[in-house]
Amino acid sequence: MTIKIEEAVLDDVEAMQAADAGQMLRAVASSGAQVRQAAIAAEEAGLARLREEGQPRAVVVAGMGGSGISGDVLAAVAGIGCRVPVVTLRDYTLPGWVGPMDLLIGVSCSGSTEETLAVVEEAARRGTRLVTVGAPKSPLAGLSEQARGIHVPVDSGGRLPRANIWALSVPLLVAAHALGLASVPREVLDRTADLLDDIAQRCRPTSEAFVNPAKELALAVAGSVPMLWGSSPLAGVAAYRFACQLNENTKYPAVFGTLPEANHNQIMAFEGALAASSNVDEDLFRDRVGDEIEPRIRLVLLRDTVEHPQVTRRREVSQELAEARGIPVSEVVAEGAHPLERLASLVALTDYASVYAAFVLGVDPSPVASIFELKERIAR
Ligand SMILES: O=P(O)(O)OC[C@H]1O[C@@H](O)[C@@H](O)[C@@H](O)[C@@H]1O
Repeated sequence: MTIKIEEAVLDDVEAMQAADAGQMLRAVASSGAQVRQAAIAAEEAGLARLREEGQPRAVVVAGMGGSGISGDVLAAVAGIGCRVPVVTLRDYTLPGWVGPMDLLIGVSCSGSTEETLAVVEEAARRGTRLVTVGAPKSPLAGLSEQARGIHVPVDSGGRLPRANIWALSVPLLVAAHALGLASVPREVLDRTADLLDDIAQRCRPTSEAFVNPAKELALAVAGSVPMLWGSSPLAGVAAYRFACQLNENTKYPAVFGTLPEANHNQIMAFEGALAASSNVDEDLFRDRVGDEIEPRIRLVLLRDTVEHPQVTRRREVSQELAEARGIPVSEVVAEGAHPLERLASLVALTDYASVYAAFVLGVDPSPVASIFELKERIAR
């Protein structure tokens, strides 16, 4: 199998704009503005009120796809030191242990995703404390109102759910700050918004591939089998996000993992059939599988600046092992000091890379026809 790579499109801004019918580039550029607007929306919705009832026993974030990732963002920013478990639920069913002592945050950009609505309904029946984040006047907003929850309305600005990651995640961070579960004061949100703007400037379409880290990563990933590894739990969230963005924006498969766990399983792919210099007998492989063995693995390391010392060694040795087996390695290093800045910096660059990779492979990043077809067919 050979994949057609249209490298030149990245040097031609007009061609990119033509390929970007759904304006995904404009949507990813809005990240900084999303943080600022969501900080205001969260404040206006009265999330500070959460403080009155004290800390919950656990926080459960219910959401799917580009909305569900907000739960992972919250867990990453609250960090390993958080005294309360933060769980992301991507399903129809609320676990049996969730009850009135817990806080359920239902997140849905459209406010009408069936899995999320089912969980919010069940939580309301159990008397769980409720916050919802999503479209105003939506079924989700209605459920929240009935159950006397706090609804944070999200102005999607016409953007798709996955292009609203900060509009959807920031209200959760504001809630966690109010509850004393994470430290995300306004200064941190402002600093993060500035960093996102700065990265958008560096990754902008008019900045050419040789100085544009997102275009460089897109060219590296397109045509390979990307294995995306985060070097901390926080960077693991960015690896998962990058994989999802490659799936939805680039219509492309990706493998994601987090160190140290990926060293206990995924690393074995370095010596398999999709590695450049594998132990596999290529004649035998061709006999059985057919054509030439392409594409090949590329390892993408998403590096956090705060790593367990043993994970630093694991990352370095993983890179050496990969390169010794002819597997190319790309690296993205987190920026900023606060966990939110570090995570946002990784997400911003890789979001751009997924969009550029779509152009390189000749696809429009916005439409997700198969997702819609599936939803339609199960609704009948
Ligand atoms: O964010 P809501 O509207 O709940 O949608 C949840 C998810 O639905 C999926 O089918 C996709 O469209 C995702 O991009 C989206 O994030």
